[in-house]
Amino acid sequence: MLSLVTKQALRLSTLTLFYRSYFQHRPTNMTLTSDIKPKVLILNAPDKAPIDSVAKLKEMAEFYSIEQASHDAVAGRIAEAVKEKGPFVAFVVFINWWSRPFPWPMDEALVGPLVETGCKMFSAGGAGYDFVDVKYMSSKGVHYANTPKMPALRTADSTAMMILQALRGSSEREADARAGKWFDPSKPLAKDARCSTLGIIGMGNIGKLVSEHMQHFGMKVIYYNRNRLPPDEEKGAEYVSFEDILVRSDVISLHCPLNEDTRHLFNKEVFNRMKDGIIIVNTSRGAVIDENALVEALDSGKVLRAALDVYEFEPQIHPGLIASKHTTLSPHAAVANETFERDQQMEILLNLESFLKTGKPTHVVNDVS
Ligand SMILES: O=CC(=O)O
Repeated sequence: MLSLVTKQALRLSTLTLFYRSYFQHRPTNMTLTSDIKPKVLILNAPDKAPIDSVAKLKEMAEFYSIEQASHDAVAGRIAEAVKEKGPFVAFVVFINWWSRPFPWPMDEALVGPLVETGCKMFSAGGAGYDFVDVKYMSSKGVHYANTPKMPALRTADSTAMMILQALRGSSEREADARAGKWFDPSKPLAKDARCSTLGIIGMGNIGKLVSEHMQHFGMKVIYYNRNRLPPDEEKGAEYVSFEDILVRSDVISLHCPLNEDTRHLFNKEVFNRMKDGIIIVNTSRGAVIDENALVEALDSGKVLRAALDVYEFEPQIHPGLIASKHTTLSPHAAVANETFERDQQMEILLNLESFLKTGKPTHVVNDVS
């Protein structure tokens, strides 16, 4: 029997061979006719997706790849690929989540040459798509497709953990234990989930799962969303106004997208309207919160604790958040686990497969059809 390591090595070398054979000896000036496969440009290889899901697609399209680099370098590589190997019908990004710099933003300067030569579908990993100029894509009649399924449960699980950590003040207790200090009853005691109300802002896939998780811990859940959910999707959560979230919640958890309406949704004035001793949890996007205002509110005690996975200026974390004893921090890792890259790549491939078959990706964020 082949060892796991050997199997993995074989799998990777098969992938490499597949890409090598696909990326060499391309005919130029290819036009899209029924007997010629459409061309797809990819950024990085889908190296974690099962080989079958990749092989299926090679029957349907020809793939050319470029590698991840800075925004401007990738823009140059795209322009060159379009000129030498284009036109492409789709551009999909298998971002290496951990390495920087990212090629973002995905804007006209990056994808313009693709759009101008008829590329109709763009997809990258992540439920969030604040790094994509969707307005530009919509104005050109092209789809952007995200991957909302993969992050949902992983982020919701992490959020539940962070809500419990913040309720219990676990970071400060841990810091004491590490410093050789025993339990200090003069510090604020853990808040009881069963006596606390959780206010969720943004009741999409992640918000709904967080609501279900936290009701299992006995929390009362209220939520605010642009639109009220159908009653069968509320599952015990109560729809309230934005103002009610501020005045009734003991913990507020953010699950809304970052856009022009939500940037700095939580600012100094909004913090002042919340209950004293509020707990803030954010696993959505950092810039939904004005970080200076949050640091001030933590220092004044208006905000008792904050548990954060995302930051206004990633990968920088505000020094005031690092210095505070009342924060639990992680480096945009709520979604990350051993299987997330595999599932994210598969979700991107499904978007591509659906686009190649029907002209529309599975998870389109801007329906231009
Ligand atoms: O941050 C993670 C995501 O957008 O899925």
